[in-house]
Amino acid sequence: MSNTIEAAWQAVTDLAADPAARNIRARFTADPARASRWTHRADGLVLDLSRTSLDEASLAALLALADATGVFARRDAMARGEAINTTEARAVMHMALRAPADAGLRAGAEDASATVHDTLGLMQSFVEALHAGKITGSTGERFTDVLNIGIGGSDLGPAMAARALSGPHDKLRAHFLGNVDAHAWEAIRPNLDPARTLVLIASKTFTTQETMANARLVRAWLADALGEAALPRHLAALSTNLQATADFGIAPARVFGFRDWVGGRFSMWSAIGLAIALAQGWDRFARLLEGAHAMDAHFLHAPPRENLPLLLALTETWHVNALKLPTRAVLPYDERLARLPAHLQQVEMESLGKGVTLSGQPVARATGPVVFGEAGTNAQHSFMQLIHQGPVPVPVDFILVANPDHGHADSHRKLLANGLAQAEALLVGRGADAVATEMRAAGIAEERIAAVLPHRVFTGNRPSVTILLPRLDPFSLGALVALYEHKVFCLGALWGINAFDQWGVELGKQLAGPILKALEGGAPPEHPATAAMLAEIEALRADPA
Ligand SMILES: O=P(O)(O)OC[C@H]1O[C@H](O)[C@H](O)[C@@H](O)[C@@H]1O
Repeated sequence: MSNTIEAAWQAVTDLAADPAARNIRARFTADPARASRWTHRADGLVLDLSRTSLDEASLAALLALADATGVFARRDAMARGEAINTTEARAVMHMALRAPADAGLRAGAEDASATVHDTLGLMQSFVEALHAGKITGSTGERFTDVLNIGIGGSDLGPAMAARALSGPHDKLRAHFLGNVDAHAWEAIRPNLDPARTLVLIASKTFTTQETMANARLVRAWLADALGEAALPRHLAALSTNLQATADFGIAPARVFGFRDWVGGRFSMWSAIGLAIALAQGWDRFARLLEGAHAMDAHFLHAPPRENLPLLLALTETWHVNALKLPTRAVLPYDERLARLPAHLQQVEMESLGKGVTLSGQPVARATGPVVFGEAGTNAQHSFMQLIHQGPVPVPVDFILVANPDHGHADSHRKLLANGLAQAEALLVGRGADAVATEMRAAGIAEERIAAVLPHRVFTGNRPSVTILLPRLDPFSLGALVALYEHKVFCLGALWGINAFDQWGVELGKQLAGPILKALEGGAPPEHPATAAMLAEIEALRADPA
């Protein structure tokens, strides 16, 4: 790593040595206009960074770090279609998926914009013909349900978005089958009528074990109910692997493709998003893409100090590397965003969970934090205890939505009040004096107060950022997800790692092969721990006879 970069890191971490770097309350005392000064806007989204300990000095040091590590130069290389995913020798062009047809974006030698819009055209025709009843099931009945079979990036993004945008306007019911655990299929199956179900097999590689196993299960279910001849009317594939989709028996006209320059976790905007378009209608899917494109334009053109993805990434760097906080919670105060934490877990942890730099050297500092989350207010009644009083602060992303899509104004006020209160409680805390006064006022004996007081104190000064959406509509959701995608890009550049490969998922897949053979009656597994547990499993398995 160059001396300039090391010096920039040193400048950031030096600032964190000052106890003031942990005193968020003092930042508000020092600057009465802090709330507005640290609030930024783009594409209808509001990003409030005021409840972190960032100040002018730390922001300046972080911006210098972004400069030294060439974050924007790498961003521009990505936009030019260079093969910045070096370990897989691939371009990273998810921005092309939501750019207009005349954007002229290239992935190496390929006209990426043309490829994308060819597929979008096919998807739109398919979706509109299906909604118009021109494409039906084999019995002539209209489709009422779409089942997306896929896992990881071929499941989480579409499932998250379909749930987030679901409402009375839905054109089809969308179901998502990911886990190879057939309990998942058995839970979905009773809700489906094969004659009215369209099945999408979503897999970038079309080799993923779980997806192919589920695809065979569901194909057999369709064939049993409707006959083999009905299958072409009920199946479609979303994949980069046209040979494998043909081998599976999917007609070429029912294959919606994309390219290897779309990473799985960034693919909900591609053919992988077909379930969203089928459930929501084409116009709403197009608005989702527009929202993401608007955030792309902001990311590409806004100056560093106003660039939301960069600011969010620098905040994370401050928390992870300067303040040494190894986790982060994502709390959407909107039940419809309940699957957002799961989607972000893949986008962030699969991208940033790396131990070596681009040049293959061990990283010098922490990379991606552990991300977890849950919809508020539910989260408040489970893990928030640790976030309020555990010894290691957990930075929180609060995601609030100003306008609900229901008529229950009182419920929405309560939801917002809780989200705002959590952020305030983390910041202001409650000191011993205030707790004692409150307990005395409640008539509690001094002896009892002394015993319980330490347990009731909140240190405060716990960081959070708040992202506010005007409404959870397709445009805002697109912008929100793209904001996180670009934050991840910036962090990859800051840390000098490849955020676009995922070699870490391979070993377990490989080892599952021989273990599966052992479960099928072959030679026992080589490793004694696996062999011993397999023996325990075998002993507990009921004899089917
Ligand atoms: O879309 P597929 O090729 O079936 O891949 C599905 C998922 O599995 C892999 O193991 C990767 O970890 C994910 O990045 C990917 O999204």
